[in-house]
Amino acid sequence: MRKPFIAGNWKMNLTLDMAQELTDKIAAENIDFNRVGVALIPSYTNLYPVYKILKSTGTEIRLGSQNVHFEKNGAYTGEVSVEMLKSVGCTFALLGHSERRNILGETDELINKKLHSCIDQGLDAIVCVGETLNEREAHIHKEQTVSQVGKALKGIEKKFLNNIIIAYEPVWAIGTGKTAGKEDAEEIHSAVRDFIKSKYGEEAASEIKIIYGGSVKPENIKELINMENIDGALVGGASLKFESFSKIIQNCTI
Ligand SMILES: O=C[C@H](O)COP(=O)(O)O
Repeated sequence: MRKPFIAGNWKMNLTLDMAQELTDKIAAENIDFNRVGVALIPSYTNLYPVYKILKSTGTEIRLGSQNVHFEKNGAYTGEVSVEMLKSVGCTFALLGHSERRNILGETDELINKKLHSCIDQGLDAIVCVGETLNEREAHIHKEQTVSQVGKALKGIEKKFLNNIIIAYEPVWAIGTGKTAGKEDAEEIHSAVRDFIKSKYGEEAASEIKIIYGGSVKPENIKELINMENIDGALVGGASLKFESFSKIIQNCTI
């Protein structure tokens, strides 16, 4: 049985005050962490202040970054390393978000390098994959998504799979109010799990978490999470408001 996991990706939103206020409220929530895992993914500037609040309250809410550089250190102006992220309390990094793939030109090869860097240096990762509208309309959404998973995981050994979560995010459903229907999402999650099974075996496939992202709200989390292969959500817009994010966590029941 895979415990559901809800991660709030704040993207390029929230100033320091706003991030602290939202974290205070979420950290004060009475969340049953035996039932659901929760994580916050603030901007780089808000990581350490958010970490301090999480640490002072003793909550089990995890902290992740929205990106990372693949090199350990050096002349990479504007970039942040795995070691830096760990030093401000991050336990994972988000890799290959569609906004980074499509707006900033991140390639599958780059995402694979970042994943290796995270694994080598002891940082977990959420690897994002998903098709564009054109790919869905061309009926290659399944192949495209599975291919992204394969390229991201190239060279990753089976023993590290429990440090990785896959997030399926159909690009056309992000921030648009459109959600992939639960059956549409399940079709892709199931295909990704089959791929993991073919590459790493049955046990790895049954253990890896595959979460869904794309206009997740308090109203649709329950039907999504009740699908066999959907293990949680990567929430964007609805994670910026305490009321909607806490309701998503509450409604995340199987
Ligand atoms: O990282 C989160 C996803 O991009 C989904 O964003 P959204 O919930 O605003 O559609």
